[in-house]
Amino acid sequence: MTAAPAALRVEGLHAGYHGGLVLHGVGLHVEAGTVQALVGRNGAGKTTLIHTIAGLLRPYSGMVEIGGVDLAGKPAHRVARAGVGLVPQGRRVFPSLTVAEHLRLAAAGRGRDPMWTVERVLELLPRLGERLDHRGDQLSGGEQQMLAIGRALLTQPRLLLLDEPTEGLALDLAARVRGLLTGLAEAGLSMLLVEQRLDHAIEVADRIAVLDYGRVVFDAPTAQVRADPTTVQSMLSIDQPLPQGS
Ligand SMILES: Nc1ncnc2c1ncn2[C@@H]1O[C@H](COP(=O)(O)OP(=O)(O)OP(=O)(O)O)[C@@H](O)[C@H]1O
Repeated sequence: MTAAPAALRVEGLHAGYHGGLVLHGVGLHVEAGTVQALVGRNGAGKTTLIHTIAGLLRPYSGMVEIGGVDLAGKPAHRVARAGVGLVPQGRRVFPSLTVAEHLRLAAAGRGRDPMWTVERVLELLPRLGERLDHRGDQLSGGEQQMLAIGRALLTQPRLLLLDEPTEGLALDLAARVRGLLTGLAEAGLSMLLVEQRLDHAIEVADRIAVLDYGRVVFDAPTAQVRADPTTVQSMLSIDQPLPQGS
């Protein structure tokens, strides 16, 4: 029996802007059915990596393999069709579209018997069901984040890329989003999660990697980081709350 291909294999990825390098040969794997967190200082290149994987930024060189197929440099719609869903930084919901319109658009053209239907998304995110007629600019930050996640699920992802999904949310809402992600992980969805806070990454992820100046300088199982968070904290060089229980 052959092993299932990794959900994501990035090797030797070089990318940046206007000929300048931001990613200096990044290598990162997400095994199928696992959550890989990526932490790093501001400006380390986390969003650049997410955008390069999602096909929003063309790499200079390197490999981005999704489910065994190299999609490096392919446009975003090809990458999305290959099963990559994106929850972008800042949510990026349309201010003038209603919740129902966002969901309908995301669900369009996804073939027969999709795993994620609007009904299933509303079961998971009942708050959206109460806000179907509200426009994007009438939603709270937490509701916008739920919508960004619901919209991404409707693209039927095999791999979900999440760029700081709890950024700017009140503590209770951020905890609710992390709970939601934990539930999706338990259901077997593969994820690459960019997180500012190490303690939050520890709560959700199976593995934690650190990106520094465009290079992966650390990558280990979460249990190892939980046992010794100071190693990673020193790489982040900002005061990070210690995970509970350590
Ligand atoms: N569109 C762009 N054009 C030129 N340079 C950019 C662009 N986007 C980002 N950069 C630069 O690339 C570098 C990496 O930025 P990036 O947003 O990927 O970092 P990050 O780790 O996601 O940071 P943060 O945690 O602040 O979101 C930074 O020096 C940034 O100024």
